[in-house]
Amino acid sequence: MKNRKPIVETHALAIGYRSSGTVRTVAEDLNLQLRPGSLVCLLGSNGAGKSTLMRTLSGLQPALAGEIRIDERPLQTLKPVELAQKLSLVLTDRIDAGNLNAREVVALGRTPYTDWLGSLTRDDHSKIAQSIEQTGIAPLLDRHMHQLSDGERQKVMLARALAQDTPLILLDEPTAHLDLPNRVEMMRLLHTLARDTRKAILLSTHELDLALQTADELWLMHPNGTIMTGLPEDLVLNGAFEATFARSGFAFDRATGTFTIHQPKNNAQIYLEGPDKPLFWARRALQREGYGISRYRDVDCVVRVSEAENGFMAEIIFQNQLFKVASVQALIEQMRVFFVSNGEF
Ligand SMILES: Nc1ncnc2c1ncn2[C@@H]1O[C@H](COP(=O)(O)OP(=O)(O)OP(=O)(O)O)[C@@H](O)[C@H]1O
Repeated sequence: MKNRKPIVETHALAIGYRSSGTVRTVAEDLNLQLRPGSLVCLLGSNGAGKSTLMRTLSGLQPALAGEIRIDERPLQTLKPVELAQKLSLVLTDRIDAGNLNAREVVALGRTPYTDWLGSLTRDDHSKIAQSIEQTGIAPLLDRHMHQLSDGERQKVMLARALAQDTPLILLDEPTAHLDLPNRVEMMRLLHTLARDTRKAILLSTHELDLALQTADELWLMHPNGTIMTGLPEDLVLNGAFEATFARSGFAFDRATGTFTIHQPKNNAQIYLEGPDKPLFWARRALQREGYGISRYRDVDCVVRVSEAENGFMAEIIFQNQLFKVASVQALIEQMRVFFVSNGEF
């Protein structure tokens, strides 16, 4: 992987804002590399600096210090049309597309390649058709941009970036306005694109779970202005992922790759065993109720879950007695009987 030449490379890059003599550094000493064929997700808390980095890499705002090289050339030496042939940018901000319809906006993606009259060649038309198909926006083409929902508009903007057909695509929160199936679809599309067309794709997102599943590499922006990069799995296992999102009140479970929202409210500990599916949902419901899930069997209560015709059943062993329940709700109610009457809640 490392022997592919990076399409973007930064050396000692500092990003941030200058205004009336004061400098606000958001992040510094960034040495980043983005390689063809990779989908990289940029993650960080609100205000960490994701948009600032995106805008700086795409030349929309100047770096405070250091260097950005795009395809081995310093960013500031690229003429606008050269930059537009190397890099496309999809922003989340509400765009002002005037009175253009979706078809015209997608066609604008070909501007860096057309003559001064803007005439489209057969190749341009084929790139446009391909990007429309990939993003599934055919039903929207004749509608004006201001008549589209946020999510629909976001897909049109992605189609425009795909029509621009650059080796590098930067997307600032491309899933922000999408519903779950469309978010999954978008991430899958971007992943496939990176793989099949050898594009380098960098996207910022708050979708930690989707990023963990789809990214070839994560860039984790820490509030202290540093960025850790690596394979998602390595960043989870070495604790960097957790450190980036550390907050009191919820914790990242490295074993399951999920955040534990509910902290145990009491000393009641339950040991769960059984097949993955019923185990997963029983654990989730018990944690929501504030029970601690133990890794050891020698606790107050052992629950053996299994799959049944209606989806779920469980045997509970509490104080050497056996109880049977046929739903997660019944399991929770039984727990209340045990632990509330025991004074543990
Ligand atoms: N124009 C500006 N001038 C000065 N500071 C700014 C400006 N825009 C943003 N900032 C500050 O820079 C920091 C990084 O902001 P940025 O928008 O890059 O964060 P982000 O990671 O994209 O956040 P979010 O997840 O909330 O979108 C924040 O502290 C923000 O207040």
